[in-house]
Amino acid sequence: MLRGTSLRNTWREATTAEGFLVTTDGGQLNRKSLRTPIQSSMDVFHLKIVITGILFSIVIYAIPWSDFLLSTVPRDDYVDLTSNETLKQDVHFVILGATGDLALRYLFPALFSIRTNSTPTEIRVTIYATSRQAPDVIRNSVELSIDAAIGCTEVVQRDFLSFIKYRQLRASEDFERLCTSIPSTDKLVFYLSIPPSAYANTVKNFGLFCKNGRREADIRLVLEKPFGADYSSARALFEKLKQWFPFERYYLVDHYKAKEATIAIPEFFAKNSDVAADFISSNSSTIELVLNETLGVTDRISFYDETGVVRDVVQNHLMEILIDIVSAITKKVNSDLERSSLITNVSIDTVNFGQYESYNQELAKSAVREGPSNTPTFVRAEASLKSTLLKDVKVSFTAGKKLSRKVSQARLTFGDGEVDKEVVFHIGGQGLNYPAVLFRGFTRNSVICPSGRPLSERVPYKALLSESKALFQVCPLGTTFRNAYEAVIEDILRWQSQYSTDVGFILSSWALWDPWIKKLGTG
Ligand SMILES: O=P(O)(O)OC[C@H]1O[C@@H](O)[C@H](O)[C@@H](O)[C@@H]1O
Repeated sequence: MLRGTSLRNTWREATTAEGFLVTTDGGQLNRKSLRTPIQSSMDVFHLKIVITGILFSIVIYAIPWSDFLLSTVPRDDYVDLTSNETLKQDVHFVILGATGDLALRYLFPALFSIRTNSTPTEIRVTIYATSRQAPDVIRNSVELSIDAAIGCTEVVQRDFLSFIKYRQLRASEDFERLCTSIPSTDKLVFYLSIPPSAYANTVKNFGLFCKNGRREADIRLVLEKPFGADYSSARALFEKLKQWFPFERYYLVDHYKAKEATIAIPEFFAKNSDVAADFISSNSSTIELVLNETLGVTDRISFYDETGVVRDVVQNHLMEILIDIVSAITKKVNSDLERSSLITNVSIDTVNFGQYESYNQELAKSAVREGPSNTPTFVRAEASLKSTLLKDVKVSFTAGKKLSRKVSQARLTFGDGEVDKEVVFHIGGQGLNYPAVLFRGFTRNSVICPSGRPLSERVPYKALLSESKALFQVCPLGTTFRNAYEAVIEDILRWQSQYSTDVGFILSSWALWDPWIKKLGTG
């Protein structure tokens, strides 16, 4: 457990009394791996920051050195690398549900990594960890999770933890107290890491107590999927949310949009229009989407039992990837098509559900509900994509918990009958321990990698639904998988919306999956 006073160093004093700073640096963050032995690099890190500060002080603002190094940066004196007016503000990042699985497993480690690995410039962030529980309980959970999730020295962890403010948010007065304590000229992010059933009421409290005297454009509300439980509940939810804030204020997270291999999809097909053209003209094209996991759902069984595999990962993550692929492949043919309208070209033909063996025993132990549940933890669906832009494409969705291998991938197969071609977006999991685009069946060097990355040697790889291993050429997209929430949070802090999905997409996707979810009568 970590206790003690915060780390004192020149950087802290030079930058902020209570927040941490995040670079926007033209969108490029300067990062190291999360597990770098950070303490040994801290001196270099601080030195870099001090040098950056000194250079900017001299060149841009001519702030005296002593001022820059010893005092808090005055609000008008941010080092602005982007000349973007909207970034010159403090951001207060309020996490609701700070003791929940998402916050502890993903959000705090992501914030820690951003704090530790980026060069501070102009966005100053204050983190609030809030929940319905007492501040001490929240602090305890956050400290334990940081301890477990992050492999670095106590001193670095302590430094990060000292940036977090703990608040209980239960009654309306708590919301009012929090919002009135935050300067009305600062930006506010509310990250609702809470069950979707609590969204409407929580947003109402923000609407009532946090808008006063504040520009609405300085508020963002971040919500996580699943948005509703089906088409009509999603519509009803959006109607309620709209009563308090316009849709532009909502950031609808789908963290699979921020995975390295998902991000690479549009660029890959833009750079390799011959590959897209081959796919379009092929008589036997398939797209297989897989999100298989080895973990069960014991820790979040009350959420999962109401949700099930389709609402959890298919209606959102796998659908986003499918539509990204189709839209990237057909971009040349028709660049104006809305993503949501592409969903109307998909029809689902058959669906098989399954449940892992020990699921009902786990449910019984958790006392979430009585009697056996038929919530599916596994799905395999066959679908087809019929569009005037493409020849018919067979699509399959496979996803499940407690399976033998963890892998997230999108695999395309196509060809003219003689040479089979294959492109795999390796999004996460086993088989390759870094994100990549893999392909075979193309002449050497005819394919260009995204982001100017070099093509690596051929590697043996077995795509999940293929029969055997084959040799693939590889475009590596990094050396390890990053926590996608880092990219999501950076996007939010820069007031951008790259990884936010949209209402039209969500509703069209619900409309597609609704009949199948209803057939089973449960999640
Ligand atoms: O592949 P990742 O990034 O670990 O994400 C998978 C997770 O994605 C989440 O959206 C689902 O709710 C989880 O059930 C799932 O485990």
